[in-house]
Order: sequence, then structure tokens, then C-alpha cells
Amino acid sequence: MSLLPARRLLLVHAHPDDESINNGVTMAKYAAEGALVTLVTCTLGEEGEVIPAELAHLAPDRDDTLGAHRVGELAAAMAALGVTDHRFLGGAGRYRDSGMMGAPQNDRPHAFWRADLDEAAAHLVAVIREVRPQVLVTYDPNGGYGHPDHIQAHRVAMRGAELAGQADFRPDLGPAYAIEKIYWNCNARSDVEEGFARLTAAGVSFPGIASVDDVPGVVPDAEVTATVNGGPVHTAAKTAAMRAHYTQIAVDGPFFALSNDLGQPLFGREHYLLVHGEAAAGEGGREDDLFAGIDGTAASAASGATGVSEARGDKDGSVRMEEAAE
Ligand SMILES: CC(=O)N[C@H]1[C@@H](O[C@@H]2[C@H](O)[C@H](O)[C@@H](O)[C@H](O)[C@H]2O)O[C@H](CO)[C@@H](O)[C@@H]1O
Ligand SMILES: [Zn+2]
Repeated sequence: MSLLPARRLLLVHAHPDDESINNGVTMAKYAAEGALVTLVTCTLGEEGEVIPAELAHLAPDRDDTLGAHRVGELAAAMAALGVTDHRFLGGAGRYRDSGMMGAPQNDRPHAFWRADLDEAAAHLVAVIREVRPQVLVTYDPNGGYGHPDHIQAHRVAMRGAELAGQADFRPDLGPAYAIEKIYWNCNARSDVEEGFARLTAAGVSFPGIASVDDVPGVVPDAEVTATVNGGPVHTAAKTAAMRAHYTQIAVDGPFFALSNDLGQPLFGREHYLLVHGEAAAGEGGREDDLFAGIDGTAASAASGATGVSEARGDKDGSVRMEEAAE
């Protein structure tokens, strides 16, 4: 029998660094509030470029030890965000970073881009049925910017959520469980444009400046369902987490650059599109809490599922999982 916190958030990402770039504020906020924040990362980022010259030997075409190194970067980022539950899909190294779209690495046997979707999704079903998240966050169908591992992470996350709710799918992986709300990462156009205006005015030290079109998942403001505002504390945690990924990200105050040396704004507000579940927007027309509208004391079970655990909300809202009588 295990005790689960009342609020449980699951995030599915492709590489170490994506979680901090896209959701650092969100993860830090909910972890600080006592929610269970579970991150599943699908690869070790083995095919990344290396920013610090003194670490160039880690590269895939040299020592090929960047993946192992990035495991350590990710652990440091989790510490900065206060997140304690982090897993690699199918175990560390099960799926390898596929490289950018069209790269020869896409075709490697263990490349995540070539993974069997239902096999990969089954690894996620096990996590979903264990932690029973009310909220799932992942990329949009284009993976934000078309990276094959991001696209595949989206597909695995959505398929895993679907299969986890099917009682006749792999009952050995635990009782069926239906996630109440699913969000895709996005960026509100006005925030992005304002961020680049700040960056241009600040005259930061990066060799170049990215453009709005380089930012993943930019949508018109009106399409945004939810905005999580980190404030100075959680924005600082996100900044520290991004700094922890130092082979991939160079941070300069409220700005950063990837290995392409193009400066871009570091956002203290993170935006989401709700694609499954009911929005519970405030008067401003947007949610400011991803758990808005969710009963924090009841874990939802898939309708018609057999062997579904009964969730009993204790007075503090925590959930005690007990197997229902057959
Ligand atoms: C943020 C992200 O998804 N990074 C990926 C990406 O890295 C980019 C890639 O190396 C590209 O060639 C560079 O120009 C760009 O600056 C990098 O951010 O792809 C890598 C390889 O699949 C991946 O390891 C990295 O996490
Ligand atoms: Zn990535």
C-alpha cells in the first residue's frame, strides 16, 4: 500500500534539458507546493553538441560519453527544481538520442525515433499506473520544433495515456488509470515578442540573436489555456536548472543560448494548451493552475476498468491506494 500526495504531475520529455527549458518554473512551483512531480526523459541526449571546449571529448564522435555526463547534469537540474522523482523511459539508455531530423543517427537500431510505439508506451503505462498523475504535460505533435525525439515523445506520451486507461491492456502493469488533464507545451506570442525586445535592449553577449520563429510552439495568445507564473523564486530555480545543463545551455541573466550561440529569452511564465479534460479558467479567461477543476483527493480510475484500485482521500488530501475486492 503506498501513500501518494494529493496532487500528481507527470511530464514526458525527449532529452535532458528540455524539462528545464520548457517547464522549469512549473516543476519548481508544484514541487515546492508538495505535489508529486514525476519526470520521464526518453533518451540520455547522447547526440548533443558540447558547448564547453574543455568537454569536447564527450561528443558522440569522440568518447561518446555525453549521455552519461548529461545524466549528471539532469540530476543537478532536478535538485535545483526540488524534483525527486525522475526516470528514463524503459531505464537509462534503453532509447538513444536520434539526432536532428534527417541525420544518419535517426536510423540507428536503438534510436528513439525508430522505437516501436506501443512497446515504448508500455514503459510509460507502468509509470502512469504507479504514480496516477491527474495532469500530464508533453509536447505538441510537432515536438515544438520538429526534433524527431520530441515528436516521438509526444506520440509515446499520448499513446501511453490512452493505454493506461484501458483495463484490458497489460493488467500486469497495474490497475487501469485515466489521466484527467493533458496539456501540450506552447509559448504565447506576446511573451515571446516582449522577451526578444528585452533581449535586444539589453545587448547581451551572445554571438547572435535567435528569432521568434526559433522558439518552439509559438501560438496566438488567445489559444493559450493555462499560464503558470513562476515569480522570482521559481524563475531563479528554472535559471539554476538550465545552468546545470551546461554542455547544452549557456545562461546570461534572463537570457540563454543553446549550442547554436543564438540568444533567446528565458521565460518566467510557462504556457500550455489543454488537449484533454475540462478547462477551469479564471476571470481572465486562462487557468493559472494546471490542477484547476481537479478534486485533489480523488484519483480518477478508468470507467469500466476491472481490478481498479479504490482511492481513499485522507484528511490531508493524500491518496491511499488499495486494491479493490475482485
Ligand atoms: C533543446 C533540445 O531539444 N536540444 C537537443 C538538440 O540540440 C540541438 C542540436 O544539437 C542542434 O544541432 C544545435 O544547433 C542546437 O543548438 C541544439 O540545441 O538535438 C540534440 C541531438 O538530438 C539533443 O541532444 C539536444 O538535447
Ligand atoms: Zn530536446
